[in-house]
Amino acid sequence: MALLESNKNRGEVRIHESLEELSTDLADYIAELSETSVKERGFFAIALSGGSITLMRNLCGAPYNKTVDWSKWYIFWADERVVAKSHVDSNYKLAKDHLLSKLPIIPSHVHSINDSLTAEEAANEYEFVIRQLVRTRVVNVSDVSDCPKFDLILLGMGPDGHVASLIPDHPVLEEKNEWVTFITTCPKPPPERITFTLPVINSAANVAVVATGGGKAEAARLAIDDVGPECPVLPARMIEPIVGKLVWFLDNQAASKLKGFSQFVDYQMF
Ligand SMILES: O=C1O[C@H](COP(=O)(O)O)[C@@H](O)[C@H](O)[C@H]1O
Repeated sequence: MALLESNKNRGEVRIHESLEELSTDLADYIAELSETSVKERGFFAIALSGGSITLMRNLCGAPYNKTVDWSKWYIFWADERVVAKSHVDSNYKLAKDHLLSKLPIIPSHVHSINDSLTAEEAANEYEFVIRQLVRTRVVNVSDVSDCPKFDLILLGMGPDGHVASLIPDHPVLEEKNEWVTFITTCPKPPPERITFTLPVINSAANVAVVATGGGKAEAARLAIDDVGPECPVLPARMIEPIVGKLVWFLDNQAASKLKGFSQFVDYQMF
């Protein structure tokens, strides 16, 4: 793993030579954040996404099965597709199959979206659930915004630069009042989604974006590099934690168009 010096305010950029190396680093990073949160607050509130969740797989083995206090974990989703929980497109199902079914997390600490409701109803209900948990401080509250402060929000990034279900050029990017909202026109199927809004993501204590493969290289460049005012503003570029820390977990392919990547490759050869 190597650190690339990134454009100001674009966080820490970690580049990995293989998916195995990335998974190892990601598991270490999450385990450390969990330890700190549990020590400081007694809880670890983490919001997952689809796709990249499978790269958390190393958390299921040693040493984390012994070192992580799973009883203090509370699981949420930064976005969800409005489908049944048993559907192949469900982000909950992906997390359950690859992660949750292999970890001793307390079932009542897993807060998934109600799949029997419409997108709008499910978004409203999910926000209500989060509000209750903010009241009891299971989910922390931001000092600088009227939003929850998740200990970690883990995001993937699509080739178009979407994160969670915040898609480019969509009014959902303007949502300032809701914590959780919905869309019915996502170009990547399924079209109906619910999603955390930008103010919630940017109020988190930590935000990690995981992107792998050459198909994400241009989006990574536009999201991280200093590309100038003429360039399209991608949702991934709008991830700017107010006081929290942003970390990018990329593989070589996804990082290949970043400024400074060629020096990084030269460095790797010596
Ligand atoms: O549709 C979605 O896409 C993004 C990116 O997914 P990836 O498989 O390309 O990593 C994902 O983060 C989001 O949760 C999901 O609903």
